Amino acid sequence: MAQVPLKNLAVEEARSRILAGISRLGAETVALEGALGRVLAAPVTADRDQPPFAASAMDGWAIRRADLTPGAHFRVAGESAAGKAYGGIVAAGDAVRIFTGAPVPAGADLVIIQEEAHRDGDTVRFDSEDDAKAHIRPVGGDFRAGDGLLDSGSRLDPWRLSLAAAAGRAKLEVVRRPQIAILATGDELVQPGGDPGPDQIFESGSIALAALVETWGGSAQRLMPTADSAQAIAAAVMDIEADLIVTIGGASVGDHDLVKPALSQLGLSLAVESVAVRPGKPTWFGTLADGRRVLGLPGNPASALVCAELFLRPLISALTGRDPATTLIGAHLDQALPANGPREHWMRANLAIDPRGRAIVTVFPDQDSSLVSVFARADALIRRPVHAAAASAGDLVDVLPLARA
Ligand SMILES: Nc1nc2c(c(=O)[nH]1)N[C@H]1C(S)=C(S)[C@@H](COP(=O)(O)OP(=O)(O)OC[C@H]3O[C@@H](n4cnc5c(N)ncnc54)[C@H](O)[C@@H]3O)O[C@H]1N2
Ligand code: MOO
Repeated sequence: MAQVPLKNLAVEEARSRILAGISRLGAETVALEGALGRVLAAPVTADRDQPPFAASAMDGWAIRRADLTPGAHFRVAGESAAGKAYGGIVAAGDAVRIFTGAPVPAGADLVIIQEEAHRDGDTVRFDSEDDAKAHIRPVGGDFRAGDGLLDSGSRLDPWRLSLAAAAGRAKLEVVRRPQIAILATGDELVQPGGDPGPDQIFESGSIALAALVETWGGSAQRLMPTADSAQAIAAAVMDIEADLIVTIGGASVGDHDLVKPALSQLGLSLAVESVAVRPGKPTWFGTLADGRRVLGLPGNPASALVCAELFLRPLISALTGRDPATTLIGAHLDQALPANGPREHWMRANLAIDPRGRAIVTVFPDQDSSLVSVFARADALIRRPVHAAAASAGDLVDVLPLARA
């Protein structure tokens, strides 16, 4: 039987292999207060009109428009405040004092703002013409009972939470948060705050990945980094309970790149062995004998973070029932770029808007995949397709904006 090639896969091919067989996780009910960032597992539908009554848009007086003749005096009949409606019906010649958000009393069809009113004891007269704006918000002007307000699959942000609250929901049905376990590997890694030897560095990959996972709607679990030992890596992975395991480092071909060999002890079956992408070529993906899925990211920090954008973010989207497509925008190059080689290149860059309103990207001169400092300053990635021709300043390129605080 011919072996399916798993090495050097195009980014799109790798992505579709990684997403094959991923389905949405189950649902749970959470309190509105705890629902920020969660993904709805069921639509939110209105069961009441909003506003539930015709409401005044201004502070003023509610009257019948037909009564508004020049110089007419109205009888002050009562008051309608927000939460304290006027119980009566506005009769001919009546004016009811009314405030913003209060129910417009039956019989009234016009609210005159108080700046145009002159009260004298129990009477009031108005400067307004009879074509004055009504200042009345109709019943259901925001939404009507039965309206679909939020779709299943939408992610709850502050504005959507406000809409759910306006519809009276105290609880929401949301997709269970994907549990993502993150395991850094390498003898050289020391936890920040630790005491590194002269041949060691501080571990910086997992903190960023964990933060990205949380930003993208997952729940991250950072494990203690393991040494470059197949036994230690297999032992660490053995006990992980998660929807996805992400390893960092040990993905390449060196004698100490042991993650894949270690996990072959746990029955690792690869769907992706490497990807034609720069940075991040050693990225791999597979399934353990017990069905747990593992995404292997390269150790170089920029490689890990670029490939997290390209593969981990879509995985979290698919696990939460959202569209896993990566959304790119067009932007103009600030400088010329050379032709690209055989790997799709995602270049760290800055995105800005010029005085004419055009999106402009500026590429960092040093694209080495080890540079944490460059990634910390980047707010966009430029996509250079495989074998793209040389580009000139001003050319339009595809850009992935990075969510930066
Ligand atoms: N002969 C070849 N050598 C390499 C190839 C190749 O094709 N042939 N590929 C290169 C590419 S591309 C990459 S990317 C790197 C990635 O390799 P690994 O995934 O095996 O990563 P490591 O060797 O473990 O580490 C690389 C680099 O990153 C540092 N690192 C690792 N983990 C972390 C972490 N959690 N936080 C901060 N820094 C980390 C590590 O110290 C190394 O400096 O391989 C090339 N080699
Ligand atoms: O692809 Mo590696 O990620 O060049 O550095």
